[in-house]
Amino acid sequence: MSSLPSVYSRIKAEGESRLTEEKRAQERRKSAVVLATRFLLDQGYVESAREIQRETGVDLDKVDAADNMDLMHVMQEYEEWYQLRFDKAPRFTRKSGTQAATARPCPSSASHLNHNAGGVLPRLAQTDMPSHPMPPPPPRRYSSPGTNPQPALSPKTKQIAARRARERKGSSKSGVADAASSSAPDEDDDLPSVTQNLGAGSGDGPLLQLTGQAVRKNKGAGGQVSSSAGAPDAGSEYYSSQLLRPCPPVAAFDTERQELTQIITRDICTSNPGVPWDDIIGLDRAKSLLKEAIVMPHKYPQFFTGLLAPWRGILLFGPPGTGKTLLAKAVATECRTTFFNISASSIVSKWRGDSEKLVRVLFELARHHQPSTIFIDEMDAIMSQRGAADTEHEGSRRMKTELLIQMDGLLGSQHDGGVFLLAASNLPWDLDAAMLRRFEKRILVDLPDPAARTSLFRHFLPPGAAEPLDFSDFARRTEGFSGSDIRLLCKEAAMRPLRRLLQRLESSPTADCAPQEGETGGEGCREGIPQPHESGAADCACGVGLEAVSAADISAALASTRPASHIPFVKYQQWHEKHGSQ
Ligand SMILES: Nc1ncnc2c1ncn2[C@@H]1O[C@H](COP(=O)(O)OP(=O)(O)OP(=O)(O)O)[C@@H](O)[C@H]1O
Repeated sequence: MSSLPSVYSRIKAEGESRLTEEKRAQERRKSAVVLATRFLLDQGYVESAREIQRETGVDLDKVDAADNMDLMHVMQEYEEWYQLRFDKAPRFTRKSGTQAATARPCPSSASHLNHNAGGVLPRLAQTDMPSHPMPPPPPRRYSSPGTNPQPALSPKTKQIAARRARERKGSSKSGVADAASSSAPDEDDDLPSVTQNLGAGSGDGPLLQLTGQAVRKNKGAGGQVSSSAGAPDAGSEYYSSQLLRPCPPVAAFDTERQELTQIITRDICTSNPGVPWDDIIGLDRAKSLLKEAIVMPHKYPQFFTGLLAPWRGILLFGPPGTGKTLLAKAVATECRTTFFNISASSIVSKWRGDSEKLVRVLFELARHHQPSTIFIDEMDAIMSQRGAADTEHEGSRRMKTELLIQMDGLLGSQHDGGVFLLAASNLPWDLDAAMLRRFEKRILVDLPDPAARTSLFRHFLPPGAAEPLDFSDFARRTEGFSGSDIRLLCKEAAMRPLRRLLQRLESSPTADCAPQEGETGGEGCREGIPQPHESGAADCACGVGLEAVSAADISAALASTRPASHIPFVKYQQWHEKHGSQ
């Protein structure tokens, strides 16, 4: 039986350790608020940051995230530890609305903050919030993260983690060390200082002495972040989770600038255009150059430096309907950069006389949201050759000059490394020579060759033909057709069975022959081309049903369809030989 004093000291020790744990829990929560607020401010969510400060009483003028610490760092550290520990990446978020999500209590903000084993979270002294605009965030130094890994690691993991901790400590910068050493107990020395005191005499509040302890307890494995990450994101997932940063603040009196910013922000693609590279038939060279210029530098930035810096400007030129816009959509689908889809004619028509401001704001926003891709369709409409001073509108000259200046910025500055200009034109010979020089690659988007035309027929014609179709014969008969022409031809061919069906329906005396739901199209309908029934046969006793497209339908469509472009292709070839990239 233990003596009374030893029982007392055990109880006392337990009580102290519980108090310490509670204090740490409080500090952790406050640190989370500071890190989150700092993160929001750094990202430009000024209003949200201000609201959090108002609600929690946290004042970043008094206590801020430590120099080497931010939310991204904490998460990255956690990810690395988790990967090391469980050999898979943690998942930080999950779809809400599932049973699991609704089962979890979702407290109101106040009760959530107060819900802890240690009782109520003391509010910090409320100070006046800074008036708009918020002061710019101080420059951050991201030096050594210095997070202590969790307990319960395997010996091997412990070794690796210890080595990493030593390495970090060696490269640790003074900011953290100072903040930690002034207030931390010994045992916390190698734990991260998440927040730091700011200003003289501010070190007396509980929050202002925070040190370490960001991830003291190993709850990770069983916590909400325990499921493994799935396969790498597909382009569509990128769009579904794309978070546009708020635009840079514009002075309240500058309404014109606000309007311009709004106009351009509307042209940012935030939904997935849904065009994978494989949906583009042929055009292999254009595809590989675009991947090389936009997709790969984003994926493997370490290789695209110095002389190998990515291309900054590419011009796609060629006859109408050959897939230039489609290529841009594929870039937007796959590239994971912020994609600005700008129609040149809209710039010119809306802002005639003032378009240079729009151009300036466009590039500013692209830099703000970088990595980004600006796609300008109908480039010739905006950047035709500059005329003499007396024949050309002054506003138009100013806008062209601005675009040239901005292009120079892309080509010359490291700062703009994340902005890429993609332009398309049907009339490259009309483009201003100075602009042309600034496109590092000028790619001919060719008319499809016979093999590509065969594939286009296969791609567009609905499946389930009643007879075998000789696609290569159709390809032979469509020399000079663009992808768009072939699509229209296929649509015309597919319309013919539909017309026959409608004719029968209209002339039928009985009501029994009303078309069934889904007869003219439905799920398998491709780009507005009606689908036949799978059997290709009539659907009801009186012969009402959509027949399959036959060779005769295609021949008839061929007889009534002509290529849309009136510009001889040889003109593009000649221009390509003179100015195009080989
Ligand atoms: N290579 C291709 N592969 C698949 N579809 C194509 C191809 N080329 C054209 N098309 C079809 O033609 C349509 C029009 O193509 P797109 O708008 O990309 O042409 P464009 O070259 O941008 O024309 P314009 O110069 O007139 O703007 C596409 O939506 C697509 O259905």
